[in-house]
Amino acid sequence: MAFHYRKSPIGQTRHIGMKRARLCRIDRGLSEIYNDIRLKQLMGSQGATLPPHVLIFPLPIQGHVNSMLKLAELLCLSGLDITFIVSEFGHRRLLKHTTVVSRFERYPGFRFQSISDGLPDDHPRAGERVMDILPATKNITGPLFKKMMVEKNLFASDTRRPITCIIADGVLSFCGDFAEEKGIPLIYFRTVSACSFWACFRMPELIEAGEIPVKGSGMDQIVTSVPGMEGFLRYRDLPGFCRVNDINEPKLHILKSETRQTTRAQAAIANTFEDLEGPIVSQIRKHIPRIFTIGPSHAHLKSRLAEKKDENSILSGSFWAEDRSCLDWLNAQPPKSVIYVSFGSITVVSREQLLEFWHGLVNSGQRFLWVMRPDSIVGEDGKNQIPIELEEGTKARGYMVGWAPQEEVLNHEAVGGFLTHSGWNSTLESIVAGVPMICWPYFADQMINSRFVSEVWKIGLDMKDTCERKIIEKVVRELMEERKEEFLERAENMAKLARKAVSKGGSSYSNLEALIDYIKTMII
Ligand SMILES: O=c1ccn([C@@H]2O[C@H](COP(=O)(O)OP(=O)(O)O[C@H]3O[C@H](CO)[C@@H](O)[C@H](O)[C@H]3O)[C@@H](O)[C@H]2O)c(=O)[nH]1
Ligand SMILES: C[C@H]1CC[C@@H]2C(C(=O)O)=CO[C@@H](O)[C@@H]21
Repeated sequence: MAFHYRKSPIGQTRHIGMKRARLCRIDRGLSEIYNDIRLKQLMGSQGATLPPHVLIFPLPIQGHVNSMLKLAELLCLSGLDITFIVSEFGHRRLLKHTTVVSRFERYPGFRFQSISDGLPDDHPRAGERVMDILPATKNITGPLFKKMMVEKNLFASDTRRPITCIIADGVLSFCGDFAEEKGIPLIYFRTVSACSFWACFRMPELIEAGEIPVKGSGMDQIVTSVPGMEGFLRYRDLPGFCRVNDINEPKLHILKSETRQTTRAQAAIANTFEDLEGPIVSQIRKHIPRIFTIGPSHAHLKSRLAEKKDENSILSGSFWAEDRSCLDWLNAQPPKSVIYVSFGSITVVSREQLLEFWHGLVNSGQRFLWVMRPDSIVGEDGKNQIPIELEEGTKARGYMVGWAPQEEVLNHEAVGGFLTHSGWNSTLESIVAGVPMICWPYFADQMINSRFVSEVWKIGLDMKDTCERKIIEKVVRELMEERKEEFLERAENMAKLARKAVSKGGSSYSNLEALIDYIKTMII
């Protein structure tokens, strides 16, 4: 099913496909400016100046959709036509909980296109079972995608070129197969950190050297097969996919081959910036010479919108309803006094782990704002009593929500620390906001991100592989009291570098221009 939300070149509203579920206020002025850009393109000499038409296809889970949506809007701002593929599941969530549909209406060249993610509606898409999404997309979405592209003539129309370039998630190799088959230029966007991508890229060498499978004992041994990380990368810091007992474990091999196949693309995009991960990106460049570091994508979008005097700076692609009441609660707290706690969209915790965190936070004596996703507690039968001291401690100094407007929360002056699962978006959002982190990685890239936060950038503490109230209390006190100034100073310095990267003349800013120029050269 196609969803067309656009204006025609002559300015009349056209609505094709399913009826709009929610229409929110849009900024008429800006919408007209973006329409003008489009009109000029269409009226160009001999009508030959239709813009490139880029298909963007993220792995259909929250963290991937978020950063790809930011990229989509960045490309829209430059007048490119975009078809954005979203899962039916994700599209329903976006319609229900966000204003993205109306937000993108001002870009006449933008369209959503939904497709099945291959999983049943009642699949949790969280915890360990989130890994099901890789075979599901490969075996079910892949063939559907191919059929759709052929039937829809690569989304060509009277006002749009057929797709001129595919920007696919780096773990969707079926997009690469299709692009190769049809001779369509391909760019991969792996939405994780460069350090995680690079460690995954080295999986064959890690296996060859006997450093994978990671053994149960000796998790603190130093890994030697990842150039640029010698000396500080331990077995326990390798991406979670490497933590296998059996060398034949499917997740290891899926991630190994998905990562290696990215070299067949004409280029790659990374959501990072040179001052953060330059040395690691240099290692990747030896294999993928044309890699555009354009991140942090959320801050980059904000910076470009500000240039256009567009106030609408935060683009939310939330799959859950944001509870904004936490901002009122934050307004009543002293500066830098609150630790924000959130473990992203996939992490699940047992009741035991939940209680350890809860006791640790309450006993630390710090104020806390805690995101407890409705589906994040496993083995919870709803009848368990919460100990009275936790209830009282929370009433006195805490606030809980099911989902928060995270970018706004992290930028709130009351927030002084972030207890995070180290998902890459959360890490970048914290870096840009200058908020030091306590890392409790759950799986995947989070294991290595947390090592870089604590050992390389020194903007936080890593408590991976532990979950005890005493340790939680200790690290919260350390970050929020004992070493507060030290961490804040380093975090603020890193924030300045991030903001510089996405401002005019900065590395990510220039790389985005280069990426757009490159996409323009790809027109076939
Ligand atoms: O209450 C909340 C909690 C989160 N978020 C947003 O949700 C996103 C979460 O993304 P991320 O921090 O990257 O975590 P995950 O949702 O777990 O993302 C998955 O995708 C990421 C990008 O590939 C990976 O780095 C992670 O390991 C993987 O779990 C961020 O943009 C947050 O701002 C909210 O808006 N409100
Ligand atoms: C479900 C996970 C499979 C791959 C993705 C990933 C990556 O390295 O690209 C990391 O964690 C999750 O976001 C995805």
